[in-house]
Amino acid sequence: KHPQPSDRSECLLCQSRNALPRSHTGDVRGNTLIDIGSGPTIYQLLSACEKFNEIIASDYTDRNRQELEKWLKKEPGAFDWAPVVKYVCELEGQREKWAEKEEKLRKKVKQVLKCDVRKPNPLAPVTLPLADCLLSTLCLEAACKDLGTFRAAVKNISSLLKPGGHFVTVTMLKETYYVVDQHSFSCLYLDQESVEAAVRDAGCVIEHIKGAPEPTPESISDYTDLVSL
Ligand SMILES: C[S@@+](CC[C@H](N)C(=O)[O-])C[C@H]1O[C@@H](n2cnc3c(N)ncnc32)[C@H](O)[C@@H]1O
Repeated sequence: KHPQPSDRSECLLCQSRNALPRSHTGDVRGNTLIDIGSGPTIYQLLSACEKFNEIIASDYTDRNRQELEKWLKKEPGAFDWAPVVKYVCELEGQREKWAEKEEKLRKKVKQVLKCDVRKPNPLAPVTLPLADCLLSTLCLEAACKDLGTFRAAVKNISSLLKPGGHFVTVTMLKETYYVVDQHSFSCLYLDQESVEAAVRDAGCVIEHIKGAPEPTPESISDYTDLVSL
């Protein structure tokens, strides 16, 4: 269902359009998905694994890639994602299938690669066939120190995508830092216009933009908004 305009999850672009693009209906699917800057997390792949046959995860740091591998290989000390997996399964209407989803995701993640979004081929020296979908959540604003680097990084990662493929991204707006386990990480301050311009300049057509709820008082960063495209 297309959300009502009063809903904060509305598409900020096309309230008046009649024909909904595939991304509005959640029907973004295909053979391969590349996740850029996966970090040590899998939450962003839980719904994607129902729609793609092969997933490539990637990150800049060895520690994050090792942590991800630990979960994929069920090694001792791996983070327990079960509560998150159960929550996502509940949203998808199948809470009881959470263990199956974990196994499905483990099978579908084929590689965890080194990645640097500042390089023209972010996955160099690996060259992959162009992907049907590119996903990047909360990565570019952490990886890029200035707007020029951010704009170049959007172009760099878009080069991994097939013409007509989908680029799905979630970006914190107006954030200058975030905190993980008492360590503070700096972040590039971005407004929505700059994010949209960078995505368009990389050759993408924006089909869907969604805002997110206001940050809570206990938030672990100073962001004021979040946008997914
Ligand atoms: C805030 S975390 C986001 C992780 C995950 N995608 C998520 O949604 O929680 C930012 C990630 O960007 C990665 N990163 C930092 N610099 C990078 C770069 N130059 N290229 C690729 N990834 C980078 C970090 O290692 C970290 O895992």
